[in-house]
Amino acid sequence: MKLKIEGLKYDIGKKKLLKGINLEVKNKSFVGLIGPNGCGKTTLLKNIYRYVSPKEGAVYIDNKNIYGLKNKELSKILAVVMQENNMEFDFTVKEIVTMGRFSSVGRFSSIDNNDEYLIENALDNVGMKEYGNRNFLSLSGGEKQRVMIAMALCQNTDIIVLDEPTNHLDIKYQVEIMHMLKQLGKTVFTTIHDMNIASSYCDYIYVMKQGEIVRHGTISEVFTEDMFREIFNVNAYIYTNPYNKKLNISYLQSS
Ligand SMILES: Nc1ncnc2c1ncn2[C@@H]1O[C@H](COP(=O)(O)OP(=O)(O)OP(=O)(O)O)[C@@H](O)[C@H]1O
Repeated sequence: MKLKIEGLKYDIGKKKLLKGINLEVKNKSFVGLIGPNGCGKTTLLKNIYRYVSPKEGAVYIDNKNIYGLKNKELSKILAVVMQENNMEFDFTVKEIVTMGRFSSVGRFSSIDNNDEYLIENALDNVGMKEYGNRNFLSLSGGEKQRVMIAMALCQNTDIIVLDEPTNHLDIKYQVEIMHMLKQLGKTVFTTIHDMNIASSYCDYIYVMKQGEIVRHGTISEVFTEDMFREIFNVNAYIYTNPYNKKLNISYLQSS
């Protein structure tokens, strides 16, 4: 399934946070959204998962405007991993991941073997299989993040939208989780701050600045020293990693 955003505008009071965003995430592609702090990345994702509604414009999934879909219809095709998980409730890890199945089984239905399989598989995919009975509140930041990713995986949707999925993760899990997400072969749209992670996994990149998409293209088209200077105000040294042939970026003190 493909995700398409057309002319999306969003204001808070007089502040224009999104100034007419157009972008497309093609079926089964892995697309990154980068940009400086406060440029509007999370706000854009909030419009995609309907936490807020745009002032103008629309979000389409396979040409269907998502604002016309019922919650249940949307949760069968789009899963979300938010940046902050302020889950205060006292649930076990397995109970939280099981919530990902509510979209298809209904809140009060019993879960069947297929649901059980998806739950176990999702926990396994994020390295949390042994944590099923642990209380969510007792987990570390990175463990909580992995559980939230498992909950989204468990929804078994075609599209996953993530806000900084590697936030809180140590380097082993940064690599493992990104690799796993890539291997799923789903349509993925994710914000990323780590440019080397973006370079390793993204098929396509959108660059946002002050509520606008200012550049987009493949990694080699977008990741230039000029872009890092203009958008992030840093001097970057970019080279090709001889092992995986991906671009690597080092940062130098800005002049
Ligand atoms: N409820 C709100 N009221 C006023 N301003 C807000 C509100 N929510 C967000 N903003 C502002 O909107 C701007 C965009 O915020 P957003 O969280 O989308 O940025 P971001 O690109 O995701 O940033 P980061 O990289 O730091 O996560 C910021 O300046 C933020 O302070």
